[in-house]
Amino acid sequence: MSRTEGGARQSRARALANRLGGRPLVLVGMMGAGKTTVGRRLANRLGRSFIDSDEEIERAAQMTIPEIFEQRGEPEFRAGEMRVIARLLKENDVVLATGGGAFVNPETRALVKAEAVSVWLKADLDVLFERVSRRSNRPLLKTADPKGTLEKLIADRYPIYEEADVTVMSRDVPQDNVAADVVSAVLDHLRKQ
Ligand SMILES: Nc1ncnc2c1ncn2[C@@H]1O[C@H](COP(=O)(O)OP(=O)(O)O)[C@@H](O)[C@H]1O
Ligand SMILES: O=C(O)C1=C[C@@H](OP(=O)(O)O)[C@@H](O)[C@H](O)C1
Ligand SMILES: [Mg+2]
Repeated sequence: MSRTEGGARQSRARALANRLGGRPLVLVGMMGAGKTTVGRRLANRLGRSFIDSDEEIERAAQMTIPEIFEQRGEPEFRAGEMRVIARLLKENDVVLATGGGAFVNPETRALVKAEAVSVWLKADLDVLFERVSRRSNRPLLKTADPKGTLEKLIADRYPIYEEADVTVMSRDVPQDNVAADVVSAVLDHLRKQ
């Protein structure tokens, strides 16, 4: 990247930080979209703190996500997820990466819509499947046909993720470039308001 390009990226990030005021920037989307890893880079770029709701849930419960699903079940995980996200949305100047199911929960979605600017990190099935296959930490995909399960979740969830304020393709390019795409897309969105 040239020095001018780097400078332009920095000035867009500063402009976005100003436009957001303190409002949280929240990433939603499927497992493997890059919410956690791109979110961390995005926070860095904006000079904000990064929070991942799954990490907060694990810390509060002193259990991993797979253990919570196994020992307490998904409904209890979702209730805890909503409480944790409600608390995190009260923080100023944060980038919050949610778990893939969070925005699907109507109560959590309503909270995010009311308190934050939301970004759907979108990716195609093959890209998502390749990414989630690198680790076995996603309990919803422990099925006989994980790709089929992912496909079904996409069909159910994409119409809901559409409700986010902004959509950004999580392309197979360096994660810093995806973070830069998020900055540009959110800035465009806020400038239109
Ligand atoms: N743009 C990208 N290009 C290549 N790999 C990516 C990209 N974004 C994320 N990944 C990888 O995909 C996997 C899932 O990313 P993660 O941030 O955990 O997604 P999420 O939190 O949305 O489930 C990780 O191994 C991450 O390094
Ligand atoms: O899509 C989902 O319902 C889930 C996504 C996971 O987070 P990531 O989207 O960060 O993988 C995690 O919250 C849990 O395994 C459930
Ligand atoms: Mg994540």
